[in-house]
Amino acid sequence: MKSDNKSLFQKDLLNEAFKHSFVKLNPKLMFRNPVMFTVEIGTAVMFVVSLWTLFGATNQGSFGYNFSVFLILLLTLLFANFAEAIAEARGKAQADSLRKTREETPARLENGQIISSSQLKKGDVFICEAGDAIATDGEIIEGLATIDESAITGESAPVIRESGGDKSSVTGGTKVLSDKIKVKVTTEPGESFLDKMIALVEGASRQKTPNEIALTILLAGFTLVFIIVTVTLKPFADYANAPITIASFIALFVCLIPTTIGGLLSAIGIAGMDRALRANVITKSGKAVETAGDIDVLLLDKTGTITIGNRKATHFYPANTIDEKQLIRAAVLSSMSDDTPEGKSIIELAGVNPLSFQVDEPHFIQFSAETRSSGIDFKNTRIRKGSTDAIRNIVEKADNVFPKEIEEKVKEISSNGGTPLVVSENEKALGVIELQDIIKPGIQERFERLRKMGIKTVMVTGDNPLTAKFIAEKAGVDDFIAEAKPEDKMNYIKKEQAEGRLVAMMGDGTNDAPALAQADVGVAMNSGTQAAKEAGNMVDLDNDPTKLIEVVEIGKQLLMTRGTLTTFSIANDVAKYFAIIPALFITAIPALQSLNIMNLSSPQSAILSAVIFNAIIIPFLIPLALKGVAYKPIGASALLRRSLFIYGLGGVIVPFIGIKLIDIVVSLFI
Ligand SMILES: Nc1ncnc2c1ncn2[C@@H]1O[C@H](COP(=O)(O)OP(=O)(O)OP(=O)(O)O)[C@@H](O)[C@H]1O
Ligand SMILES: [K+]
Ligand SMILES: [Mg+2]
Repeated sequence: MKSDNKSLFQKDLLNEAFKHSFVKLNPKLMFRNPVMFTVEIGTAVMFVVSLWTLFGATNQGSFGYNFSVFLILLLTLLFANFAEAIAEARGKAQADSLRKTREETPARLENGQIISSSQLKKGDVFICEAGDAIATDGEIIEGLATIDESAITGESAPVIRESGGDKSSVTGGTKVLSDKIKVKVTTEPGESFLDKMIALVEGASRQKTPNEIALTILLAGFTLVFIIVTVTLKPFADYANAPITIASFIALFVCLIPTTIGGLLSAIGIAGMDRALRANVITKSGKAVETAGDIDVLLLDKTGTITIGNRKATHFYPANTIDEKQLIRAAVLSSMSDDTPEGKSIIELAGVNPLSFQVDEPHFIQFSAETRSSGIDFKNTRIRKGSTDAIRNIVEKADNVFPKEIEEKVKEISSNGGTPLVVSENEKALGVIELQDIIKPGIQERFERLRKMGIKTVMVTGDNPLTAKFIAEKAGVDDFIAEAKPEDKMNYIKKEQAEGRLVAMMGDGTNDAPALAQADVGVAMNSGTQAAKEAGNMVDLDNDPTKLIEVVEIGKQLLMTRGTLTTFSIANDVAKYFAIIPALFITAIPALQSLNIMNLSSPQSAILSAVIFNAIIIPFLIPLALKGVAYKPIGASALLRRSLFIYGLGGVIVPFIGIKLIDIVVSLFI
């Protein structure tokens, strides 16, 4: 589903959008856009006036002139509708390619029964083996498999997903390449994240974002002001004995109100969502994309986000008085029912079958990010493994000494970026297990780019400060927080928000969920746990922690495109004013000739040229609205200033030229 750089306007999309441009003329739909709705009313009035002149009215100009104004206004409406329709059609095409991954697939239940994917309900369990397509979104509850996710990510390298850790999610439409997994369904049919996104890009459930609503209100305000301006012209005109025709009134009004941005506004919003989807980011709302454009701080989880996340045990280091065998036994026993990648890798490294140890009535203590430890209790024996401070606490509480050599080993492992796990038996420290992880390649340059964009990156981890420092420096983040419990991550975000900053968070674990929910923009990895995916407002199908760069760029682009086109739209009024005002009064007040700087051929030609320009500027700007203003990381305000200058100045100059050229052509006909 990677962007295949299709041309902006494909033929079938054009046909579809063309049809919808007419459907959208329905006043009930038009009503949502106050600017274009008033144009529609003007169009209806011009239709009546045209008929009126056709049947003999003489004080409103010729039928041909009035009917031309009517047609041009109708065209203005159709152009605006077309902009929205083509944006929707492109989103729909994008969504269709995603929907293909949602086709009916057979699913095998635990009892061997085979049902269709559409019959799977939340909580059902199905089994997948090598060669099977995964029927729907779920979480692996047993096993490990290599999976081909190319159907959703476009990336052909297989990935490993396994039960237990933070990489247990599988997505419907992907394919199991090897091994066997048991999957628990996590969404009701038709309600998956992807389904919701499809509805969003298709425009069906698209809600206006707060920014869009604010701008719509502002534009409606402008419209109201110009209604008053136009209406109050009437007494002036009467006084000057220069009666103004209805066509001139409406033309002036339509030219002055911000039809350009009014017509392109929703296309800009839809195109932003569409761009996010092309970047393989699934968003729950348009608001999240916009907010991303203004982010100040990015929080990232360490394990699985900055690092690859399959922390593997690489060494056992017993304390001085302890036999290595005793340490390994304790390490294995404490990992017997530990489903995390860490736990599994310990058993693997030990190379011992845990069942070879005799334990009666074992009681297992599962790992939690709160306690930072896991273990087993059986008959007078209490074995724990966990972070150094967690185990030291246990040891020292029982008045035992925490051995110096362990302390030193822990330091050594940590300052090399490894994660030390200390093992204790009956509150005595036995030794250390070294876990190693790999920083994702290429991540430094990506953080550098974020820095250029003015975004501060902060790594938050449950790991110890030394390990955290090492990884933070290696990866090139600006700051780090170590030994963070889930609520610490959330509180850090709250603190930043209280200081007026907008915070984004990337994470994959269940322990990231509160922070993902609290963040202004919460991006969960698609490989992450269901809790993380539900808490955030975006999911990255590529599981790329630096994907925020693209999301921020898309957000900034969206905000800038809207800002610059609004500026352009309003700046256009200057030229239209100089075209129409002289045309209205020139016969009654010859002194106004000095305003006729464009030297247009006749009053009627001036008015027609202004309305024609006003209409065709919309399709001219559709490509810009869809593709967005080019973004460069030179700091948002500098960029905005620059583009406001270009589009503001352009907005003043372009219509002078455009209207003059159109006038030359129009004057050939009238
Ligand atoms: N299976 C486990 N059993 C016992 N202790 C563990 C286990 N897994 C991790 N730990 C310890 O608990 C600490 C906290 O784990 P947690 O998952 O909260 O953070 P993390 O994975 O180190 O970092 P991040 O927040 O970036 O994912 C780890 O640093 C490690 O010392
Ligand atoms: K206008
Ligand atoms: Mg973790």
